[in-house]
Amino acid sequence: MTTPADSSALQVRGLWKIFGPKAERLIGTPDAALSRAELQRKSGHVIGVRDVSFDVAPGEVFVVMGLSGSGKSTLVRLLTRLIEPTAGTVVLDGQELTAMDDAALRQVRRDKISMVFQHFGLLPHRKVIDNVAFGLEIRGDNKTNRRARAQNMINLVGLSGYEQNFPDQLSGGMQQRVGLARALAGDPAVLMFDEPFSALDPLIRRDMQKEVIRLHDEVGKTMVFITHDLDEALKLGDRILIMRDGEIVQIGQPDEIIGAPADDYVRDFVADVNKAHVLTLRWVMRPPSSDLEGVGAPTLNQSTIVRTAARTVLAHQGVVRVVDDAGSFVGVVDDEDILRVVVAEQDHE
Ligand SMILES: Nc1ncnc2c1ncn2[C@@H]1O[C@H](COP(=O)(O)OP(=O)(O)OP(=O)(O)O)[C@@H](O)[C@H]1O
Repeated sequence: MTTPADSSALQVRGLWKIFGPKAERLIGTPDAALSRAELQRKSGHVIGVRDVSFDVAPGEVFVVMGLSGSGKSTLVRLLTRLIEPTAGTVVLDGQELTAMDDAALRQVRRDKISMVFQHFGLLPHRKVIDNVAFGLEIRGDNKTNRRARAQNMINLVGLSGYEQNFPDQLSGGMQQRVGLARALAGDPAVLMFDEPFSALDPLIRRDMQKEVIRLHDEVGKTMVFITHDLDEALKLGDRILIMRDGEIVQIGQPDEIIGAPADDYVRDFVADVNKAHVLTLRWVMRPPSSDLEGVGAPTLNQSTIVRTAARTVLAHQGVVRVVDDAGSFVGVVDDEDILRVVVAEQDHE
């Protein structure tokens, strides 16, 4: 899925970050093509992000995933220019961040970008409502407006009744909800999440993932979400960018990552995923033998997740017809196609 550049919420082109004294001079030289380890050995420079390009569509949830050291934090800092790129451009909501002076950059950060971090970054001496309203205050909104907006956001994240509490009176999950409310309050063009749930215990983490999905359904914001957790990436991402050693290994929708891993690295990564929960019919269907195969049988869209399709397919004798978004007949599936995915999972367990 590519997006026309001029309608992107975020457009990244040829972005590099090399740490070290002569970083700029390395761009375009053969040394820049060395592996991270080789370059470090040769000159002490460390490649944080190497030649990364992608577009994020308005309203998309774009997940950046990779193991520790793969360059996720460096990338997210480059996207807001918290660190300076060695080369490349970042265009956010039509404005080129990489060409801005400091004043313009501060304004864009204030008006167009909200961040949610692992350590919630709440102000301990301010009540919940004043934490949520903080960005609006900085921006100069009047008190009545910012209070009303903050209250709406508090209601939206399910914290009504806690407006007058201080952060340390709330659990970790609740504090992160305050972080979400604060991020949404400024109505940013892009919300950036940097491993926001890594410090939460697994059950709360699951709740918060659901909360992000729910909030996204409600407010439809563009989101860039950094995580090292594949399950989290598959749950949240419309598309996922997988990084290794500062480079893009693959960008794809969750079912593409699982159905067609780009290389052995991604294949190993996704080996333990419950495929029936992610794969869609387009990965398991067969081409029809004729236009008439399965005439009269139930019809499912090719983007139906296998687990969801299982009930219909298994309840029907013979093949079920699969269609694309335009309604064209593109394939058939039967019990065996479904069971192959589901049983493989059971063998795995
Ligand atoms: N200021 C710096 N100076 C030198 N090297 C750096 C600097 N910041 C990051 N690096 C290196 O860049 C690479 C990418 O680091 P980065 O922190 O972006 O990875 P990450 O995927 O976010 O990892 P983690 O999940 O552990 O934070 C690493 O090899 C790291 O050591």
